[in-house]
Amino acid sequence: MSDPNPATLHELLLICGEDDVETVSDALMELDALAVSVEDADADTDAEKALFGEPGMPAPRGGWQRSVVKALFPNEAEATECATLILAQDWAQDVHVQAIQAVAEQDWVRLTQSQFQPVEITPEFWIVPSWHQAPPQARQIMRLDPGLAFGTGTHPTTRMCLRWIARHQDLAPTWQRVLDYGCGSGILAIGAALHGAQNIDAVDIDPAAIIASKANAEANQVTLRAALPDAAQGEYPLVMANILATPLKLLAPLLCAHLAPGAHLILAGILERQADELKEAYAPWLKLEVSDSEEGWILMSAQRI
Ligand SMILES: C[S@@+](CC[C@H](N)C(=O)[O-])C[C@H]1O[C@@H](n2cnc3c(N)ncnc32)[C@H](O)[C@@H]1O
Repeated sequence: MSDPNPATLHELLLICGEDDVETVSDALMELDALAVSVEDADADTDAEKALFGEPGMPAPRGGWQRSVVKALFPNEAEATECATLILAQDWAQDVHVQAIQAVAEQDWVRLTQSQFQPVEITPEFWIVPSWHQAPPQARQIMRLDPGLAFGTGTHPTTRMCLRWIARHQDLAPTWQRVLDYGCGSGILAIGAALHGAQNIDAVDIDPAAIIASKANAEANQVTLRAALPDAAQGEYPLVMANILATPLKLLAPLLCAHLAPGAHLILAGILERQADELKEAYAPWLKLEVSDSEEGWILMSAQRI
C-alpha cells in the first residue's frame, strides 16, 4: 500500500543468519540508514519457519541462528531502494525482507536516544549526544546527535579517522588548512577543529551533509566552511576522506593534487581486502600504508614528500 505521507520515517527489517549480521549492518550504514539495530529472530510464524529452514536441511549460508537487522530511513522510497540494493548483492542469498513499515516520530526519538551512547575515540576524546552527560574522564568532547548525514562516531571508519587526528595532535600547528572530503555530518572536520586545526573546508556531494556540517559545527562552536566539492581549492597540509574504496580510487588524482608538500592524507571506508587496490591507485603520487584497523575496516595514510 502506498504511504499517504511520503516523508514518514520507515523501518526496513531484514532477516539473515548471524554470520551475515555484520555485513548487512555495514551495508545498511553505507546506504545511509539513520540507525541500525540487531535483534534475535523468533521462529513463530510459518513464514519465518520457512526462512529458518527445516531440520535435516543443509545450513543456510549465514548459519542457523537467525537475526533481524532493523534499519531506519527518512521515507518508504529510501527504505525500499535500500532493500533492493542489498538483495542484489552476491553475499545476500540468505538475506530476506521481513517488512518495511512506518515508524512513529516519538518511537524514533526513543529508539535513537537509547541507541546512541557516548562514543570513546581515545580515553580523553569522546563524542557525546546532547541528551547525555559527558563521562568524567573526557577532556575533549564533541557534541553530536544523529541526523540525516553519515557520521556519528559509531562506525569504525569514522572512529579510526578521529583517532588518527587525536593521536597526531602534535601536528595541529601545521593544520592551517584542512580538507574533509565527503564530510557527512562534518564529524572529521569538527574533530580536527577541536584539536586545533584552522581554515577547514568540509565538502560533500550531498546537500544534506552541508546543512548538517554547518549545524554541527555551530553546536560545537567551531568554524568551518561546508560546501559542495568545488569549494576545495589549492593545497592543504591535511586531507581526510572517509568514502568507500571505489570512489577513493577515482578521486586519487584530485585528492593528491590538494596535498601541500609534507601534507598527510588519511583515507577510510576501505575493507582489509581492498588495501592493495588502494595502494596501487595512489602509487603514482604516494606510498599508502595501513595505519589502523577495526572490525575488518582499515585506515590508510601517507605523507607527501
Ligand atoms: C561514509 S560517509 C563519511 C562521513 C564522515 N566524513 C565520517 O567520517 O563519518 C561518506 C560521505 O561522502 C560523501 N560522498 C560520496 N561520494 C563523494 C564524492 N565523490 N565527493 C564528495 N563526497 C562524496 C557522501 O555523501 C557521504 O556524506
